Amino acid sequence: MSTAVILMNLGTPAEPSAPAVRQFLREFLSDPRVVEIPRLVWLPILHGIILPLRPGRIAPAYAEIWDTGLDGAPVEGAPLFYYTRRQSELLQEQLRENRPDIRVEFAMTYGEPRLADVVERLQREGFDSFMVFPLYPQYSATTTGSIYDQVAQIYRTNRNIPNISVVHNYYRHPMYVRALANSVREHWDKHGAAEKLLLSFHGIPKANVDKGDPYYLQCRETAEHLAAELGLDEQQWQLCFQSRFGKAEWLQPYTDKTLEEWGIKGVGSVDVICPAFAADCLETIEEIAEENRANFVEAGGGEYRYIPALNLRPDHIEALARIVEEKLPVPSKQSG
Ligand SMILES: C=CC1=C(C)c2cc3[nH]c(cc4nc(cc5[nH]c(cc1n2)c(C)c5CCC(=O)O)C(CCC(=O)O)=C4C)c(C)c3C=C
Ligand SMILES: [Fe+2]
Ligand SMILES: [Fe+2]
Repeated sequence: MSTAVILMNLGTPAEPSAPAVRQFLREFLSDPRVVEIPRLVWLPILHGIILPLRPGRIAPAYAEIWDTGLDGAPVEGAPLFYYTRRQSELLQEQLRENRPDIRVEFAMTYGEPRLADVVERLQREGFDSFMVFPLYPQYSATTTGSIYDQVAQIYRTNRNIPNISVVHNYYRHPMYVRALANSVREHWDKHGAAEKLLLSFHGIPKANVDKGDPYYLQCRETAEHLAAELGLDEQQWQLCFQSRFGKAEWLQPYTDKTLEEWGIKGVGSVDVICPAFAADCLETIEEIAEENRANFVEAGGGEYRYIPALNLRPDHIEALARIVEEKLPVPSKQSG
């Protein structure tokens, strides 16, 4: 049996131009897992308002992070794509000692490389067992759920159905939480600890959680484990949700409102971390490290510091390797 691990993340435009952003948003926002509004209502909004207008507004933001990443970090192309590719290469190296039998590849939910194409290519090479590893520590139907749909689609269309497992979540894996804690402590060693630590997770509509999406509970548990590991008391940290999209209520408290309130109250310093993002991307570099800094500082807040995503940290790659090793038993010598 030949096994491959396929790391997955959301995807990102192929280039920082309005047409490429439009193509990406069309595919992403057409997915009924992402936007649950009835198609008859949603598709006219998507095609009549969002796709004509949003790409022109968002493409310059992508241009800002292209080839540069956080604080001018050298990345190639889109940060999300670069980090996911490098994570797969580093995970392959990390597994070399204990699991040299495993091949590591990567795919994107929207755009390329597509999961179905990667699986087909590897099947042609003789792989018959796959572990799809969404780099979403907290499960949500809007993210991980779409990946399950793609796996189901592979089952539906394949005659020689391969053995595929999916990592459902890793929101309280001790090595993931420890890597987050290490990154905060290293940040504190360099800059000193701020008055408050804001744990900002990507939001989803509140209605999704009311209907049973476990994302909120998993975010809260990650946050509580991290705060405990750091020895913080309740006054020192806050869970909140970013990237609200559209008019409906999303999970609260909102990151931008919280920072504005803290600025008005005159909070002297804040550290911000985004534990739901395995890689820095538009949502962290532009929205958190830039836009929300302005929300806080312009409202009267003091120092604002963003703690980078786990990206290529060795303790992050070690955590991913451990999750793979725990979920994929070593094949016995007898079985062919
Ligand atoms: C419209 C609804 C959206 C939901 C629900 C949503 C959930 C969600 N997203 C991530 C992680 C990422 N989101 C990214 C970009 C992005 N997200 C939305 C909308 C929703 N996300 C949009 C419209 C965009 C595109 C950018 C924009 O137009 O604002 C990205 C990629 C960023 C990049 O660098 O390209 C990530 C990663 C999570 C974890 C999540 C729910 C848990
Ligand atoms: Fe998103
Ligand atoms: Fe955003």
